Amino acid sequence: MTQLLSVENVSKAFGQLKVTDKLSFQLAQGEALGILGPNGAGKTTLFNLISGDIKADSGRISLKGIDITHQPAHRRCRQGIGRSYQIALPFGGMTVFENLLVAASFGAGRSGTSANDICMAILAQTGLLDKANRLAGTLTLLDRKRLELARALATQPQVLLLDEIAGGLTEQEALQLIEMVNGIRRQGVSIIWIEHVVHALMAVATRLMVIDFGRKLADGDPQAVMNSPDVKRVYMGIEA
Ligand SMILES: Nc1ncnc2c1ncn2[C@@H]1O[C@H](COP(=O)(O)OP(=O)(O)OP(=O)(O)O)[C@@H](O)[C@H]1O
Repeated sequence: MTQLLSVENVSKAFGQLKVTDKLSFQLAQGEALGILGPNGAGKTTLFNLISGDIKADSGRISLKGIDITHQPAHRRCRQGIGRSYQIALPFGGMTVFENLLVAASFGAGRSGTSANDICMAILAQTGLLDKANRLAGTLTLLDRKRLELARALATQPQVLLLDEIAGGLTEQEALQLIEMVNGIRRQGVSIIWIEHVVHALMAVATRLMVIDFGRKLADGDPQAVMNSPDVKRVYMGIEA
């Protein structure tokens, strides 16, 4: 498989707190990598480092072989890294459609399709078509989560970073979300998904990585990783 994203020996500290500690991994084209880890393990920080929201202290991040370590977030977005945020902050005074147009204007515009057509297709894909003209600030939790996913998609990413999008959803809503994320992957988008809702993650992930104290604890086949004694101890508090 072709490597799409490569994270090599990346470290980040906030003061004395080492949050990412010489972390290395690669994401191949077509993969759906799930990330699990206890609260405060450094998962969102890893996304911030990949998307360029924060800068690494050391190490290297590359996309399709190009070093993006020192690129600002908007350039990384244009190169193909799209992301959602744990706390969705859409432009509340703008409509759902306008929110997508803003996101599309940041993206790569790779498909040659107009921003309007891209946004219409994403509205349909994420179940927001009938809410296109609603103000984003008036949406329910589920629809805000859909919009967060839709905004990330509107940038037309090759690598999509999803940060805890299943939390707080009902069982039925989580199933819809799983179907949606699997559909996105089938369209050729590679995915990294941080999620505490383990059954949702397991329904999508082709590979699973567990992070603890900013380090990689396990990485591989999802079921094998879940069965590993280290993961049971650290993530589930079960002693082997
Ligand atoms: N900008 C920052 N300044 C100072 N400390 C930070 C900053 N961002 C994160 N941290 C700290 O780094 C640690 C890791 O945070 P991070 O959000 O990456 O964890 P996480 O694994 O995503 O946790 P959760 O599962 O609770 O979302 C935490 O102790 C957090 O308080």
